[in-house]
Amino acid sequence: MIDGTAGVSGRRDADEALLDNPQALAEADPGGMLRHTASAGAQVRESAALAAEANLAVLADDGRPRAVVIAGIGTAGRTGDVLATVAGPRCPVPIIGHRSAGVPGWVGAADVVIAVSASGRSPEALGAAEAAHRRGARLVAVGAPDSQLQSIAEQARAPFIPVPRRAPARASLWALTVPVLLAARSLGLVKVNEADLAETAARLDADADRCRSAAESFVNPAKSLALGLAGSIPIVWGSSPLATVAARRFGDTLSANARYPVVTGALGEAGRGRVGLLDGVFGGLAEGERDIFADPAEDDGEGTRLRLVLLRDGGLNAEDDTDEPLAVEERRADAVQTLAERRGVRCDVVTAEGGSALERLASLIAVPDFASIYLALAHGLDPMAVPAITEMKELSNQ
Ligand SMILES: O=P(O)(O)OC[C@H]1O[C@](O)(CO)[C@@H](O)[C@@H]1O
Repeated sequence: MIDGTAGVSGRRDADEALLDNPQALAEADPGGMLRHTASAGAQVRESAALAAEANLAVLADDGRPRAVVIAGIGTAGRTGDVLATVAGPRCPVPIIGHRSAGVPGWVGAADVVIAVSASGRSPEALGAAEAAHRRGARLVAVGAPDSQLQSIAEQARAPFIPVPRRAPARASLWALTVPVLLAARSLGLVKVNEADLAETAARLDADADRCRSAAESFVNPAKSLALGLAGSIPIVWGSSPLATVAARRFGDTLSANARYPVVTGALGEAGRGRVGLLDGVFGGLAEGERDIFADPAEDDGEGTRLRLVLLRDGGLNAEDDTDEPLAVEERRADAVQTLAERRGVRCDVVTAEGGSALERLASLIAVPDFASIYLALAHGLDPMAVPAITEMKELSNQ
């Protein structure tokens, strides 16, 4: 039942013209999500400096851990996915993301727990930090300074990396991720050097420049991606494990910022099941019935169609970064593009660039991050304030 108290506002149809009006964009984005997102490169540099001040070297004192658990929810949890993919399949210990309170039952003194929370107070991260301390596991904590998480880390005499809180967690992915990577580097689990960090930050800066609000849609990859997605059901598939992390991240931001339903996943897995979506009522069947001369303004929603976004790793990863031959990934990505084309399903492709895994990942995340915000703004939605999240917290007392 809609009783009118939900405070839902916005436009069902995207206002394309608004995206080419920087002043209107600024007014529609009072919290400055575009600005916060543009700070991704600066976040990498700042967090690297903050992590250097924390005593992460102590982590190595007890040698290589049995396993590493990354505990946190939402964006904080995504940092574990980033670590796992940057560490790659040759990582000598399991890296496990844990998204509910506490830690898995097997965690003990041989393990490391990295508790992450942008606010420094998510029950999931706090519960994990306390449990890790109780069980004698090595603990590292990442989050807001002067928070409950910091207190627990101090009680446990564990390294704490303070990440200043200037934006919602989802606009702080890079600030939260870099300390996690550097903690894992101290444990010898991941090869991320200073040049990788600097090049990743530079890549994020360059993409922020290409996606700036003053750059018009025809030269701005994020605006054109947003306009392509407007009114459709996005299907975001990653061609490799690394690209799949970026696909899942796009799912997070499309849902929270633009409030779009979205299907995300790995193309390898999708090819054995979900790819069937392309044949269905929102895929080939809808495209087959589409009147190409119809006025899109009169679309009553019945013509809702899929839009495929394919995030391709581009075959740049080193052979030992992957369990699967690159040629297989590439062939599969070509195949799904052919499938989409045959059915008339439109497809956007973002191809990774850069040398290191971290930079390639950044190149697959940056433009989609901005696209999710432009899509929100085109619909008159404030990408920062998400009433449903607040209401969910109130109703479930979190
Ligand atoms: O990292 P935090 O601040 O603990 O929050 C966890 C998640 O909860 C949210 O704040 C929503 O309540 C998300 O934005 C965030 O990713």
